[in-house]
Amino acid sequence: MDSLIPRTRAEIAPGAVHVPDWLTPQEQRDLVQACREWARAGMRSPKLPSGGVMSVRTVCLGWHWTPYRYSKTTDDGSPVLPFPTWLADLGRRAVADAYDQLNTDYTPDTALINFYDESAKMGMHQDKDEQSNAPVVSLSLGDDALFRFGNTENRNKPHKDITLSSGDLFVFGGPTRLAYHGVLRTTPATTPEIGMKKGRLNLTLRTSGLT
Ligand SMILES: O=C(O)CCC(=O)C(=O)O
Ligand SMILES: [Fe+2]
Repeated sequence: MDSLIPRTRAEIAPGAVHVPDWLTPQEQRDLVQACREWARAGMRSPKLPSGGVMSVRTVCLGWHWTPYRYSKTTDDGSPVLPFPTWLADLGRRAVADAYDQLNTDYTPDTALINFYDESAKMGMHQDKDEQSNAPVVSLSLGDDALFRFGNTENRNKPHKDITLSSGDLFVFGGPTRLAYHGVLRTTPATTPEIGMKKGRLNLTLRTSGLT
């Protein structure tokens, strides 16, 4: 995204770090291609216990997430797709870079791949179905998203709104691991040339803490 505001690494809140343009264009293309393969397993809009349906379409790796629990099988009973070693390696590098560490023992074992069409968004929520307080790694591909990062108490202010563009990394852990966050909207026609025509993909890597 072209912006007058410099897009540099920023600690949005303690433990929450935004690293713009973390993925190279080639890494973004490779990830889009990987998402295409995973999507062949079927992307579904998760159903909420309230009866509502989420507007994103999702496929999971490692552990299948459906509001609000993880399981080893998908909603139709088929086994969840494996979580590849290379993705864990990418997650480890992400955490090390975001937190300026030489290395880390971060070992994510589940990923949610969310596709946003131009009308999709995600309400304010906590990622709290994991039995581990290891950080969440978020990678964005495609259209820009207006991402809201709030506080750990409730959905209200204080919160910060940032634009997550294609290639951006966002990591949240430590004191803000359970902060409320959501996606207010995406901006159509902002995707760079990375092998997807429209929409936004977001990958969140997590450590389930489950066995
Ligand atoms: O799409 C995003 O940037 C956030 C996704 C998210 O919060 C989630 O999948 O839990
Ligand atoms: Fe989330």
